[in-house]
Amino acid sequence: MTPVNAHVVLVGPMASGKSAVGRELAGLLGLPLSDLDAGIVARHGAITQIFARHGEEHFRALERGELLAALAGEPAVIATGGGVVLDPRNRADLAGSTVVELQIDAATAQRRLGQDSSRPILAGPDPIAAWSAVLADRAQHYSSLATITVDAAAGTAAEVASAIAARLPQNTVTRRTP
Ligand SMILES: Nc1ncnc2c1ncn2[C@@H]1O[C@H](COP(=O)(O)OP(=O)(O)OP(=O)(O)O)[C@@H](O)[C@H]1O
Ligand SMILES: O=C(O)C1=C[C@@H](O)[C@@H](O)[C@H](O)C1
Ligand SMILES: [Mg+2]
Repeated sequence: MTPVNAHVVLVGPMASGKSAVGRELAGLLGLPLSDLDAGIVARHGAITQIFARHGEEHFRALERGELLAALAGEPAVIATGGGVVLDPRNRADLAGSTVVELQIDAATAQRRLGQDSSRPILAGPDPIAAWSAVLADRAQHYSSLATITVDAAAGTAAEVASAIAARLPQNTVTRRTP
């Protein structure tokens, strides 16, 4: 029997559109969206507060818990947080899923991040320099996990989602024909 690709997992740097494109893609495929950051916020409160009160290590543990729960659940589009690839256990658990890397350039990130202060990893005087440094650290992980890579700076979130849907393996679980 052909193996089934249970989940479509979106990875990439902050502001690459994992949440926004994830929503569109889930709608296109008729699958639920599991947004790991949103799950953490719903259960544990704002990300800035989690970092401030308990530190990044605690946040990463919550993030791992959300990822494991999503992977164990029904087929879904999973919008990860940008740092999910830091934990080697997460990387091992993601291997085997359809993993879509969303790529954007720094100018696009700067435009999208605007005055948004909800990402503690970018706190400080120069958020876009921080964004670039963080991406440089993680880029290798995104690309080695990815089974599909898309330019997520070109087009609307809906257009990026359509471009992904067109490239999904034929055995991807969907409730609608993409
Ligand atoms: N293709 C797109 N075109 C225009 N705006 C976009 C696009 N994709 C995302 N955005 C906007 O950019 C901002 C960041 O997107 P989003 O929150 O989806 O990124 P993310 O990858 O989930 O970031 P994080 O890693 O912090 O969760 C949002 O305001 C979103 O609406
Ligand atoms: O790239 C990161 O490390 C992060 C990205 C966001 O999605 C959140 O998960 C959080 O702000 C940390
Ligand atoms: Mg997001």
